[in-house]
Amino acid sequence: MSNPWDDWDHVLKVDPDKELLGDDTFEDVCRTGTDAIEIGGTLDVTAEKMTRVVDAAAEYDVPLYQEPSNPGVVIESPALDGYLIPTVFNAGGPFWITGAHKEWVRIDDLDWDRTHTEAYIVLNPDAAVAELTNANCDLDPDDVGAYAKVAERMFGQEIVYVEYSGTFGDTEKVAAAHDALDDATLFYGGGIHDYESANEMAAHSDVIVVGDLLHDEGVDAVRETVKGATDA
Ligand SMILES: CC(C)=CCC/C(C)=C/CC/C(C)=C/CC/C(C)=C/COP(=O)(O)OP(=O)(O)O
Ligand SMILES: O=P(O)(O)OC[C@@H](O)CO
Ligand SMILES: [Mg+2]
Repeated sequence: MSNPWDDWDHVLKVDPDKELLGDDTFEDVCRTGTDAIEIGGTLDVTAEKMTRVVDAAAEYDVPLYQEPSNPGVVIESPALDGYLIPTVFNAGGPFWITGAHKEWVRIDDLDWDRTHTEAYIVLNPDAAVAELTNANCDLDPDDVGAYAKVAERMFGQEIVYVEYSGTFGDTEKVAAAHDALDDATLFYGGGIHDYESANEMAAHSDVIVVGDLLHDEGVDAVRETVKGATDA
């Protein structure tokens, strides 16, 4: 079965808790050339902030996916193409592996056709997501490859996401995850800030995710990373 992300090179992650830079508009954000927009952040996200971003991006053509960091921020909107649901494979306890998911399914009526799975391997110990989930980031490339294979083969995850949020990662570890996968799509995110860094990580993954750059440097800088990804 084919998934939309089979054809993606670049995803732009918009944090609903952060502002756009200067005169940038959501129209500019949707016209950076990115293949899809993922809306989410670890800290201080609310359903109201999510709705604000989804509504602002709704009228443009780019695919929109919500990436909720807990069940309370999930919103329903016809503008959303779907939901990408993280599971943190190297979390320090079960809550971020199955606990939050169990709660969500208990309280909500899910739209399963639009609900997709993302297996996170969190590798920057200083990132909010690592602290929140108490992730064990002390992993060698063979550990990362093994987690990726477990995610794909044993847990049927559609996407494996090597997450270095806030810092540029170790290409050897990203490549180990890439080599381990046959069917799942490898997302890489963390510290991509220009053409070169985008181009380099795109060579070791299927899709690169650009986050903070949008809020810190703006849409022109994001456009350079789109070029870097598509040239790889
Ligand atoms: C079951 C449901 C609906 C939700 C649970 C989903 C899980 C397991 C969440 C764990 C945390 C997580 C993986 C959040 C995803 C979003 C993410 C990593 C955003 C990047 O956040 P950072 O850039 O680290 O943090 P800030 O931007 O907030 O500082
Ligand atoms: O903010 P950056 O460092 O670009 O990271 C992107 C994304 O992987 C965050 O979840
Ligand atoms: Mg962030």
